[in-house]
Amino acid sequence: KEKVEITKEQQALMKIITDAYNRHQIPQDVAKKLLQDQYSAEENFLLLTEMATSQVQVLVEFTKNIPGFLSLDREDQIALLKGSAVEAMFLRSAQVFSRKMPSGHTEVLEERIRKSGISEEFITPMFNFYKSIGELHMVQEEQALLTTVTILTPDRPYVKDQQAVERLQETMLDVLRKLCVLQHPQEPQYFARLLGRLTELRTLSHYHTEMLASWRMNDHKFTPLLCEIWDV
Ligand SMILES: Cc1cc(OCc2c(-c3c(Cl)cncc3Cl)noc2C(C)C)ccc1-c1ccc2c(C(=O)O)cn(C)c2c1
Repeated sequence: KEKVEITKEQQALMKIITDAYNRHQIPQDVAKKLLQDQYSAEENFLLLTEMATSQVQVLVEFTKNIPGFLSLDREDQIALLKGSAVEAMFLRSAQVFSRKMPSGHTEVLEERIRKSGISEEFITPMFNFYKSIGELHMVQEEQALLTTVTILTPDRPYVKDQQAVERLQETMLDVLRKLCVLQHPQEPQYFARLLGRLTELRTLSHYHTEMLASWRMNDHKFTPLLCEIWDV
């Protein structure tokens, strides 16, 4: 039985990333709005847009705390953020559902997503993904590292120095692999299951492009930040 051990440096790396992941959350006043305003499709879309905008800001702040990220080429930093934003946000919103937010928030959030002009063909895979993430019962370190691995995907469009990104991602994958073995000793395939979710995320990201197109067709407006990061 191979002895898996997380080194001191890896421990430190994991702490930096997990603290950053927990520190950068959607502000309570934005999350609280979920419970207040009305339930029209218009109102839901506006609320979700506000949350997505806030989530992108949170994501940018989190990414700056990933050791080594700021040493990457500046344009590559932007390319990584643009290329991974939707996936990181799906991961985050999935974790919100599996974490069971304060009383009723989860149901309200689900209701608003289901009634925001997203067609059924995208709602089903989205909530299947939420369920599959929930079933993993990830600890917060795994959630933070999985998000980091997603952001550090080398083959995003327009990334120039893919090797530099690959080196960073491999460092994170090594910690995540060890953590999975230590956290889920009875499930040797757990790490492979986690990485399987990243494949599901790519599919969701393609659906998301179509979701955006259909919202635009119905003349829905996005915020400048979302327009920039999603090229809408
Ligand atoms: C739950 C959601 C949705 C969201 O985006 C909403 C959207 C999406 C879309 C969709 Cl529906 C589902 N998943 C990912 C995308 Cl990105 N696609 O377009 C839009 C807008 C522009 C209409 C953005 C952010 C959150 C979100 C994330 C974290 C938290 C959180 C916490 O961390 O504690 C507490 N609350 C209330 C959160 C809400």
